Amino acid sequence: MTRPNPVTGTVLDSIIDGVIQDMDARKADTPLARMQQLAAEASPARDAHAALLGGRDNPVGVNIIAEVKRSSPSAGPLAQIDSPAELAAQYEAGGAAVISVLTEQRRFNGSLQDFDAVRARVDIPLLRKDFTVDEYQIYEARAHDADLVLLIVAALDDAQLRDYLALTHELGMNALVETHTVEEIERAAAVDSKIVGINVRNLKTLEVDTSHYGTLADQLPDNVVRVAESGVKAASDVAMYASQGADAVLVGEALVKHGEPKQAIVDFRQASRS
Ligand SMILES: O=P(O)(O)OC[C@@H](O)[C@@H](O)c1c[nH]c2ccccc12
Repeated sequence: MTRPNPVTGTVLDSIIDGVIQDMDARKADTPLARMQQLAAEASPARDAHAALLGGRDNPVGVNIIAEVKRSSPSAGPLAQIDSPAELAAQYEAGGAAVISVLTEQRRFNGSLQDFDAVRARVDIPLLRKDFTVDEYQIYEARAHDADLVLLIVAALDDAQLRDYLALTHELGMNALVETHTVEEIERAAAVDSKIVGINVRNLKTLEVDTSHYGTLADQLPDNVVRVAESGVKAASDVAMYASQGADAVLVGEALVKHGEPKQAIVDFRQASRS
């Protein structure tokens, strides 16, 4: 397991350092003004909010956000994914509501190329999963035809959170606003987030505690779409999050390691029916 570097701070801090360096290289290639133009020319975003809403009492089962994830800082390489597009097609066929594609390169071995390959193959809403710390990434997500971006509250100050959420909505997209503590849920609520995730993995230490969703779920505002993130190993974990009121469950590792991802999603949803 990767340990935080005591000199530079938490795992999250060191990931963000790399994200900024990589983004600066892309900016040199495609400056902000050009990226804004590409974003304006993209086809309209799909409605990810509608796709995720109401999972709580859906008779077919909870909504699944299925993730294309090659590696993680905590576990290292997870699976050899030869074709992200093929994996995504399996997810879609299994009934995933949204597909998440990691685009962070250094720790997750993701890329915008993976994102593009998935986008070319499936028609359901896509989450560009990255560490958003600059408006450039939001325009870039839209230019690549993303429907949803990730805003990690722990990585942003209040002004950034408000501005990036507003920009996301202006571009017709939705944001998954990710929290891990009561204070972060309050900050997410204060900017009127529409889709709020509770990540049971602490991004500062990488520790996972699946009971964390149930501990914090009561603190979520009534009107938000509720997403339980991380730590699913089996259908019973999905059922647990659903019983605690999640509208959607975000699953990465268990799906990329499963030999039959399509069937896994069917089983996960089946298990969540109350
Ligand atoms: O592989 P898991 O335990 O099913 O977790 C998926 C997803 O929740 C996790 O990849 C994640 C949640 N928040 C993030 C922020 C950045 C990168 C990754 C993540």
